[in-house]
Amino acid sequence: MPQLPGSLIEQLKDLPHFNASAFLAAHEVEASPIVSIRSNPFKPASLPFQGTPITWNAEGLYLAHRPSFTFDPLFHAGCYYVQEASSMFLRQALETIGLPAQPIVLDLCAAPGGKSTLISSFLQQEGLLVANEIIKTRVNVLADNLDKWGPANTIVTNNDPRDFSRLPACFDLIVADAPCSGSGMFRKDPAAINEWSEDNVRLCSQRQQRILADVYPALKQGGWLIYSTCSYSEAENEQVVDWLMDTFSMESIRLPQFQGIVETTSAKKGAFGYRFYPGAVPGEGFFIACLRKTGEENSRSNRKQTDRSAAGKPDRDLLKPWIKNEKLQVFRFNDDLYAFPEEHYSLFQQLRQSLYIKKSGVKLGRTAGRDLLPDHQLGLSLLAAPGIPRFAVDKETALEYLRRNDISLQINERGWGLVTYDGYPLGWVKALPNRVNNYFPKELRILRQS
Ligand SMILES: C[S@@+](CC[C@H](N)C(=O)[O-])C[C@H]1O[C@@H](n2cnc3c(N)ncnc32)[C@H](O)[C@@H]1O
Repeated sequence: MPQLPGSLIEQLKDLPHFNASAFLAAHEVEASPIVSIRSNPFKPASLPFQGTPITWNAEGLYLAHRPSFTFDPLFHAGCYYVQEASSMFLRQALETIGLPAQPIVLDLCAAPGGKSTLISSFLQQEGLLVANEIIKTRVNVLADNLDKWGPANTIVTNNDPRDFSRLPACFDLIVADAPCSGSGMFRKDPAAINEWSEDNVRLCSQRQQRILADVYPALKQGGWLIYSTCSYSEAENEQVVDWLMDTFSMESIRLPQFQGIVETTSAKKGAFGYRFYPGAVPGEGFFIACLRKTGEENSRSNRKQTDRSAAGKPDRDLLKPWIKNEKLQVFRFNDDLYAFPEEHYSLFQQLRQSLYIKKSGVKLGRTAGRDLLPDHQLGLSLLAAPGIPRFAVDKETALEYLRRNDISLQINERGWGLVTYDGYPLGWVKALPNRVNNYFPKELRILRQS
């Protein structure tokens, strides 16, 4: 492990409750890193791990060692997400603030989807989650992770934070897990130590302020902003919170306290922040603060959109055997059919005017005449109809399926069905008289043999 930057340690030594020797000891050896997962409440499988509960998130579990997630079919079914334990504290902020019914939530810096899947679990299929990622090459992994998670009340967008200023007073909650200098990840990624510099901390702090200023108008009056980083630097944490409270009308929200997590108050405004130091908590470095907007923002009039894409009766009839009868708006885009929660469909149409949308609800499939070619998203969603044939397979067959190899199934049915492992769908197959076609997406297949 390279030596930690001296100037960073000097700055930390002045902060209250920073235990330098425990912190340095935690960084001294390349100890086997802490591995933690968060289970998916929508797919409550019995997971093949022994673990210890994470105190601040009931869905989180520390694992005794790192298993091979790639070769666990339940990982591919979306039954859990591998997430760093400190980040799971976001759950405490969500529980504290008391969102209104049917909340509209933006996760602004969302890829690869750790916070988004956590928020999705918290929402329990109510409200709407917009998960945004600015970097195009990172959007697919975000969308894939949310497809696996299952709920339909999700949109994935690929926009710059400034694009959200076109949506004044739109969101009840904005989560900004900002890009940062990354000191909190030194233990997991020692190479980052040599890349750290005070100049970069300064640049990150300026970028964080720019991101927050850009997105601020999109927050409703009375709405909440949760700001987090994986940096230890005050310039990226408490000082950004001070800047927010200096620049905008916001108040600080206090969160529950847990052993080892350091509650700080910012120098200027006395705003609460929560610091996670390795050596003090079983997790990596993390900072989180929660604020509430007290200033006013005029929302744009709710312009009624003329909907030219809502699916007609023939499409709805076609879909009957495929989707559960829930409150869904089905719409068509070219040859593809999608399902979206009815309650938020008009907001979705507004968002569509302003944002580049990568995933909208659940893609059901492509129509070909009077047939549907079902999409992988439908297979992994919570919408797939119970009447769809399900083919339960053992672990070995599941892995062959996930490699996109040919599999054989002892079945009499013909046509489309879902391959399941421990009751959870992995994807589609089409059973023909003498073979089974594997429709697992090529780009998601397991490439390794062991
Ligand atoms: C800390 S990571 C997010 C991790 C994610 N929230 C999670 O829990 O899985 C920060 C994200 O911000 C994105 N990002 C980088 N520059 C940005 C910018 N100028 N504005 C908004 N997001 C940016 C990065 O691509 C990255 O995905």
